[in-house]
Amino acid sequence: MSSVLTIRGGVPLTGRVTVRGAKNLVPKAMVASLLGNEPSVLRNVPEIKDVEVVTSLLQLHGVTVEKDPVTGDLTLDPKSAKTASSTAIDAHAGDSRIPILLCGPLIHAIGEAFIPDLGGCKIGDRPIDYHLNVLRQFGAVVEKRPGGIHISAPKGLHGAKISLPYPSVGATEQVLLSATRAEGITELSGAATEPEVVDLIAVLQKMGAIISVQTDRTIRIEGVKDLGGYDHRALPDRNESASWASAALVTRGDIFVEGASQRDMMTFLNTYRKVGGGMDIREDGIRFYHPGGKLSPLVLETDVHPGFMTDWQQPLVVALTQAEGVSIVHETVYENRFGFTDALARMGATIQLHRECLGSVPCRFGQRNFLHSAVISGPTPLRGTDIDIPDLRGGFSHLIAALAATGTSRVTGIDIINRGYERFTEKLAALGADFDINDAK
Ligand SMILES: CC(=O)N[C@H]1[C@@H](OP(=O)(O)OP(=O)(O)OC[C@H]2O[C@@H](n3ccc(=O)[nH]c3=O)[C@H](O)[C@@H]2O)O[C@H](CO)[C@@H](O)[C@@H]1O
Ligand SMILES: C=C(OP(=O)(O)O)C(=O)O
Repeated sequence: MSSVLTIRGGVPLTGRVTVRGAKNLVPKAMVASLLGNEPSVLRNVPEIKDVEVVTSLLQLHGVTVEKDPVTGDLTLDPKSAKTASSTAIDAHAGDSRIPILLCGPLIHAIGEAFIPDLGGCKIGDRPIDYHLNVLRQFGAVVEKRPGGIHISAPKGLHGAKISLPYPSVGATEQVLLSATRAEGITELSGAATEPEVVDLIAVLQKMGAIISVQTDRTIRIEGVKDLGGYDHRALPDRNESASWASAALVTRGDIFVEGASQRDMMTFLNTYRKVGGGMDIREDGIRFYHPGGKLSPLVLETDVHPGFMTDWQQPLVVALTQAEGVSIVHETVYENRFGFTDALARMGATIQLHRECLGSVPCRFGQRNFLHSAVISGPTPLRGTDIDIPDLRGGFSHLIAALAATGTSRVTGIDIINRGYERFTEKLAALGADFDINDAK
């Protein structure tokens, strides 16, 4: 049953939250366990929906997934991997994008894969053409089936020289997960190098893979016949950390994010400082706070790593509605990631969307009629309203806007937030937020 959050805004969020393993790594490390011939142990696993989805999908394919009742660590044993019915796979795929990454590991483990139509945030068209091209270059055969695609490799997967048209995170991971046990050498150019990609490489190296990453976005993989298991602690979720950082700014609060890691967030931290956010960087986490006074406007462009991560954009836009002056944000990763600003405008924000590239570099979306640049004028007081959450980060952004607003907001669709934010209502309560949660009528 879906729930409704009634938020009474105006309370600065103050206190401490803990972030655990990254949503954008943990489910993929779980998938990697299928490549091994012995059990793997994954630590620092958050209780989020995408982890549940991948647990079910792996279990359907015969992988034993055991959760330590105290630590939540997962032990994944692939020794009885088997095929599963496409109907069951479809029913368990949920709203996640991870199923497409099962292709390589399932082909290696059982010779075939059925991949259902993907979920994930509706922030653009999100095609899977790079994934399918990559798989075909490895020798896979892709067939359309009702409700998804079937992948097989009658002659096995073999290494290939691959070039990505854009440094896609998912397509890079597709290459990694397919190439490590493919026959021969794979050279990938135009690869994504996000910290989560590098952590997946660390997982695969622990299993016995031979992978080198060059500074020019080239990744070289020497295929090996067999892989063992891994014991790995997932890197912390830098996107959840950045979301709480923005929440501290928007609500004029003070939040210590235990587990936040400076190394993976340097670009965000530079931007946060330029807006006027306060921070104390410590070994065990980062304190983010509003130091009082005015926030400064920004000109910002999202980009692939090491640029400003697109998943940080939506929560930070809420903070920019409180900055003194005009900010410009050019979204270059997804063509449709500003839909969430409609609700902010209803709350009193002044945000204009533009089709032009309002940034230093024209992007892929420039001449294609997508509202992918935003001009935000502030500061504007926000007032509570009714909101139906559209996507994960947009939804979190709506929550923090409602928490800062005067008056009451009624927020529906909050289950989407569980896809990437562990126990977020408990965390909000611990930070002093004033809200009730009820079942929708
Ligand atoms: C589960 C997960 O890790 N999700 C993250 C991952 O998504 P995901 O891996 O889906 O994102 P990609 O990096 O692949 O997408 C980047 C761009 O490439 C395009 N594209 C991608 C694949 C393809 O086959 N064809 C194509 O055109 C997409 O439409 C998008 O415009 O990286 C994104 C970019 O850092 C993040 O916002 C997501 O949080
Ligand atoms: C876009 C996101 O995730 P996904 O790729 O899982 O939809 C996100 O985490 O902001």
